[in-house]
Amino acid sequence: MHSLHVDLGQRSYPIHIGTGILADPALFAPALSTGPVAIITDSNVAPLYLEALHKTLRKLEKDVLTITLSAGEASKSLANIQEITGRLLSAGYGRDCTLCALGGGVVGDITGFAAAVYQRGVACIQVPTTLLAMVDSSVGGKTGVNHPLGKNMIGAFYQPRAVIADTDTLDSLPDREFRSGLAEVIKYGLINDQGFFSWLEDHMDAVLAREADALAKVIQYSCKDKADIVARDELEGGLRAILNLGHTFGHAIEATTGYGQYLHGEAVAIGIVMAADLSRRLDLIRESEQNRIYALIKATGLPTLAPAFPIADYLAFMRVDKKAEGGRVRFILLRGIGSAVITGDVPPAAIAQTLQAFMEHEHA
Ligand SMILES: NC(=O)c1ccc[n+]([C@@H]2O[C@H](COP(=O)([O-])OP(=O)(O)OC[C@H]3O[C@@H](n4cnc5c(N)ncnc54)[C@H](O)[C@@H]3O)[C@@H](O)[C@H]2O)c1
Ligand SMILES: O=C(O)C(=O)C[C@@H](O)[C@H](O)[C@H](O)COP(=O)(O)O
Ligand SMILES: [Zn+2]
Repeated sequence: MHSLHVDLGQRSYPIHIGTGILADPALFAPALSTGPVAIITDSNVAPLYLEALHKTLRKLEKDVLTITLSAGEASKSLANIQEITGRLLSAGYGRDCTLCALGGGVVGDITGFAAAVYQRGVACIQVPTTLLAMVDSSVGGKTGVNHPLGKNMIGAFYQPRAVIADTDTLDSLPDREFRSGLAEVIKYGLINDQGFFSWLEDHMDAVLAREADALAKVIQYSCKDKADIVARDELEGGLRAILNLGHTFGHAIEATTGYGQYLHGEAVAIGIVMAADLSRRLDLIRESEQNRIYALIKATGLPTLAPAFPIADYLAFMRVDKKAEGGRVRFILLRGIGSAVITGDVPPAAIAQTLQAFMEHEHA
């Protein structure tokens, strides 16, 4: 097992990464509150791993309530916050309870937000079961739900008390969902870890083959990169925005297509390719660097073209992106592989050209 530390003073917490650790009560005990536990999961994960987690919590003599959501992005909704909090209240759960997210980023985000708002805040433990959740969503405390008018528009910064990533759970993760997590992995290489990007270029076959050593390195490197950034800028006052590379475009793609047609990582992959193109159009990076970025995204099998929608539809969602300032859309762009910058100085014509260049043929 490999453990990392997210250094947030009194709210610091561990990230445990390893095989079979779902069965280790010693990892859960320090993060649990004194009261009962509510496991929040989804319909794909429950039959696979719920009993294992129940068994571990029973060893700690915990009463456990289970809330199972429908799998998929559409479940990241305010209606489900109502459902979750209603179930907790009906069960008589108080401030001494702990919410345990067992699943991917959808379960992790909605559980974290439920923990943030239920009785003004209860403990939360993240138990990620997708690659994307292990390398990104379970760490850093961004929680929330989607709104029809924008992605992640309702939420809170609320840190878990522990992240327990049992890599055995990836054995059942379908290939499409596995690849989706690789967009966020490549993101770390691009924003501040050139050496990791080069390593990914040389080892992508081993990663796609889910070779244990390669997978361990990917998860550990990603979590360390994210933990370092979050420790320096928890509430996204500046630095942390670089973790949003590809997301101004990516979130617009998710919202325009109605949440769920594209997995988050698929939309982010397209967004990264677009951000690289925009960076080159603005002479921030060389064409050779753009080509390396495009080639690595392609090597994962992730999509590189946005679905055919009117450009105005995408722009409407980009305008409400949470990074926008003074009415200007802001992007995370690249100054090179391993270096990112946030900027609102992007000519609208360049944005439109990039959207046209990386869109399926209609509406281009
Ligand atoms: N809070 C953050 O910092 C952050 C970071 C990145 C992404 N996100 C959010 O995370 C979400 C995407 O997360 P995701 O990609 O994990 O999607 P997801 O949670 O929808 O999981 C993908 C699919 O895999 C299934 N699944 C999960 N674990 C499985 C397993 N071990 N075996 C078999 N099937 C399994 C799920 O049921 C689902 O059908 C988006 O809503 C995105 O906005 C949040
Ligand atoms: O943790 C962060 O900060 C990120 O930006 C990580 C992203 O991968 C993630 O998708 C996050 O939810 C996007 O944040 P948002 O503020 O744009 O909703
Ligand atoms: Zn993301």
